[in-house]
Amino acid sequence: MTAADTRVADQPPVFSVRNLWKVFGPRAERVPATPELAELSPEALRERTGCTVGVRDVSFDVRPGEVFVVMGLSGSGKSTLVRCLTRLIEPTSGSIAIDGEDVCAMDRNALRELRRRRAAMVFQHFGLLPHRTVLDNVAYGLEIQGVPKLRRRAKAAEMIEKVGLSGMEGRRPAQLSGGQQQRVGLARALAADPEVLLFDEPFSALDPLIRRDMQEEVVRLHRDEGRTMVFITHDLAEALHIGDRIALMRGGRVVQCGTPEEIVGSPADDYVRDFVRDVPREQVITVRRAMRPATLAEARGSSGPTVAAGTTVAEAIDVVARDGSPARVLDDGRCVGIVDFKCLLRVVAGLEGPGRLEKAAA
Ligand SMILES: Nc1ncnc2c1ncn2[C@@H]1O[C@H](COP(=O)(O)OP(=O)(O)OP(=O)(O)O)[C@@H](O)[C@H]1O
Repeated sequence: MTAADTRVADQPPVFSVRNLWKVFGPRAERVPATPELAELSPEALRERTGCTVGVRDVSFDVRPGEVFVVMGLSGSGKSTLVRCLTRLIEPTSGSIAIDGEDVCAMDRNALRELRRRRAAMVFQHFGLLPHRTVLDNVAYGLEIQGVPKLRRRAKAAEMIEKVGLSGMEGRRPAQLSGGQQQRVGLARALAADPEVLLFDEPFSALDPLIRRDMQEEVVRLHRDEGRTMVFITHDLAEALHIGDRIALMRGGRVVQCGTPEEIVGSPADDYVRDFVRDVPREQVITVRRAMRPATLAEARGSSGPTVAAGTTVAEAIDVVARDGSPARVLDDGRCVGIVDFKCLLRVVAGLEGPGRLEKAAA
């Protein structure tokens, strides 16, 4: 963890979720309350009670300024979980807080305020109003908040510029590509200036090139504004690309929650290991994990290349290969280790980390 990571981790969470359950079906609340039922397999539970578990005993925090990705295969519970955060779906049990405030205790007005101003959702189907222009679509959220016309139009124009749609203010949604429509949806959500943006698979209907473009847009917005984002996807590459941390779901549970590097480098179980098997490790693992301790002479030396501790192994390979000598790994200007050909190649071969080499040799 870098000093900056520690600072973020120390701040109070934006969302704090504890032991959250969502069970669909008759008398759903008895399922989490009855250990015997809670432990049944999905099939047995359905047979005995007619209930389906969408989210099963999930706990996590979303920290200020991070992109928190909820990832998993179809049916794993992603949408249910994220909809519970603002009670678009009513949780069955457990607790949810936003900035320390109990979401489950909010009345209708507070919930409306929560969804409009504090945690705005960007859906895959962006729900644009077909007869309105781009400008009016973006301004719509502000209109229902009662913001005066001139002010909301100025704000909308600013957001349109931010998402790269300048010049298209007067078009109608039908005159835009899918990617451009998604940008309008994004600008509309941003116009309300919410503390958190919740994205429900926003790019899954887009073709791969436009999808990549939109991912870059999210990364850029996040970098420029530091806005907290919760992002649902079933696409591992997308999760690894944009996520600061990823919660990987299976059967309603979070099976692992961690940075892309933790998920790829230290999978919690065989399911996660299988899930990340084809990921190009060198693009995710950083030199902090790959490095070996520096000798005294190396730590004191000042010759040869250097890389920052957050550099990926792929980038470090480039540096070390060009220079031909090991690189010193620097954190806050201090040498914390060395990466040479051997330790970099061990990552590519999937052998880094304690015991991996021995296991492979066995
Ligand atoms: N209204 C509902 N009634 C009954 N079961 C539901 C309901 N909504 C979702 N489920 C079930 O809850 C589980 C989780 O569904 P959810 O839609 O959250 O998954 P997901 O990971 O978002 O899937 P996808 O990627 O396909 O959207 C599934 O088994 C689903 O069938």
